[in-house]
Formats: sequence, structure tokens, C-alpha cells
Amino acid sequence: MTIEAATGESRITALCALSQQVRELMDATALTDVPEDELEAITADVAALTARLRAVARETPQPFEFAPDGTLRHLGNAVTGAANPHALPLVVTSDGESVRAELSFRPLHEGPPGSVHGGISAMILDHVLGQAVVVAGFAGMTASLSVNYRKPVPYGVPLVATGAFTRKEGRKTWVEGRIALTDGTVLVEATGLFVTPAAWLGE
Ligand SMILES: CCCCCCCCCC(=O)SCCNC(=O)CCNC(=O)[C@H](O)C(C)(C)COP(=O)(O)OP(=O)(O)OC[C@H]1O[C@@H](n2cnc3c(N)ncnc32)[C@H](O)[C@@H]1OP(=O)(O)O
Repeated sequence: MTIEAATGESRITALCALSQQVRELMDATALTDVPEDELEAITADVAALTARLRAVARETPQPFEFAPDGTLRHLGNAVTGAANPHALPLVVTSDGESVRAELSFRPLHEGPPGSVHGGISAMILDHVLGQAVVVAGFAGMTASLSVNYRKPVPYGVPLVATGAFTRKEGRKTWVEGRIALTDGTVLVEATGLFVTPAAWLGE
């Protein structure tokens, strides 16, 4: 068992390293200015790598699972998954009452020229608020998310995302959160309503 687990973790480490390299490929692709013939050669190389990865493939991303240290992880998550190149990946911590994540967006996340796409900010806040629901002791899916964009979100700058529980009523949980500069300047605020599906409660 120990040997199998170690082998699994070793493979996961390799998968996460590949995902990080793919993130760097995505960043480089968004910013490259190499000549057209080089672009064509690189495109062929990347297509060959894609075919190698698809030679043995899953139908769904890495699932929720317990890590060897007993913590729950979701390596395939689009926001936090270290094995998902789409993810920053965001690392969310908690003091038991609220949640917090330090993050820095990249040029790849551009929406308006020079700043981050509003949908990307909303995605981060959706996740942070969702984890605030979990930390409050509940579970649910986003039913509604209200986002207030106060200032453009820069990329390449250290930021802090936070989220906290506000109130609960039956299966409905309200939470709030924000993305701010490290000096506390609020860039984006959000409130969310998360609903625990009746099926999750066996109702
Ligand atoms: C460690 C892990 C951390 C994970 C963090 C993950 C964060 C990411 C979260 C997501 O992105 S989840 C994905 C996006 N959300 C969805 O896909 C949800 C899709 N919608 C649904 O599945 C259902 O509509 C939903 C579960 C939200 C509600 O279905 P129900 O059948 O349980 O609702 P129901 O009709 O029984 O209503 C229950 C209550 O919620 C209210 N409600 C339901 N949907 C609502 C809505 N959309 N807006 C406002 N209120 C809503 C509804 O009015 C009612 O209020 P009352 O009890 O006061 O009567």
C-alpha cells in the first residue's frame, strides 16, 4: 500500500509539474513575438505533445480526494487545481472563520487593455466565497453572485482575495468577499448566495 501511495504521489507531482509548464507555455504564447515560421514550427511541436498526452486519457479532471496528509484536495479544479493548467492555481487558507488567498494575475488574464478580465475576477471570487461557505460549516452551489467592480484589477501585482460568511437561512448561505491590493485598497467586491441542493441533504 505504501509503495502504491508513494507511486501515486510521485505521478501527481509529475502531473503538477507538467501543468505548471503548460501554464508557462500559455503565458509565453500570449506574449510571444517570434516570426511566423517559428510560430508554425512551434505549433507542430505542441500538436505532437498534445497527441502524446491524449494517448492515454481520462474523461474528467482529477477528482476530489484526500491527500496523504488527510486534507481534502481537488487537483483538477479550474481555480485551485495544481494539476489543471487553467488554474492560477489559487491557494486558499483559513483562520477557521474567514478565508484568504494571495494571488497575482498574469497578462494571460487580460480583459480591458492592461487589466484583468472581469469574468476572471468573478471566477476567483466565486471560488473564494464558496470556500467561505465550507469554512462556515455548510456546503452549496452558487445560486447567485453579485460583483461590484470598483477599480481595474492589475496583473503582475500582489493581491489578496478574502471571503467570509454573513448569514444563513435554511439551505441558503450568504457570503461576501473582495479582491484588494496588499495595502487594503478594494478593487472588486462580491456577495454570493449559495444553496445546498436538497439532494445533498438526502431530502
Ligand atoms: C473545498 C471545496 C470548496 C469548493 C468551492 C467551490 C466554489 C465554486 C462554486 C461554484 O461555482 S458552483 C457552480 C455554479 N453553480 C451552479 O451550477 C448551480 C446551478 N443551480 C443549481 O444547481 C440549483 O439551481 C441550486 C442548487 C442553486 C438551487 O436548486 P434547488 O433545487 O436546491 O433550489 P430550490 O428551488 O429548492 O430553492 C431553495 C431555496 O433557494 C432559493 N434559490 C434557489 N436558486 C436560487 C437562485 N438562483 N437565486 C436566488 N435564490 C435561489 C429558492 O428561492 C429557495 O428559497 P426559499 O427556501 O426561501 O424558498
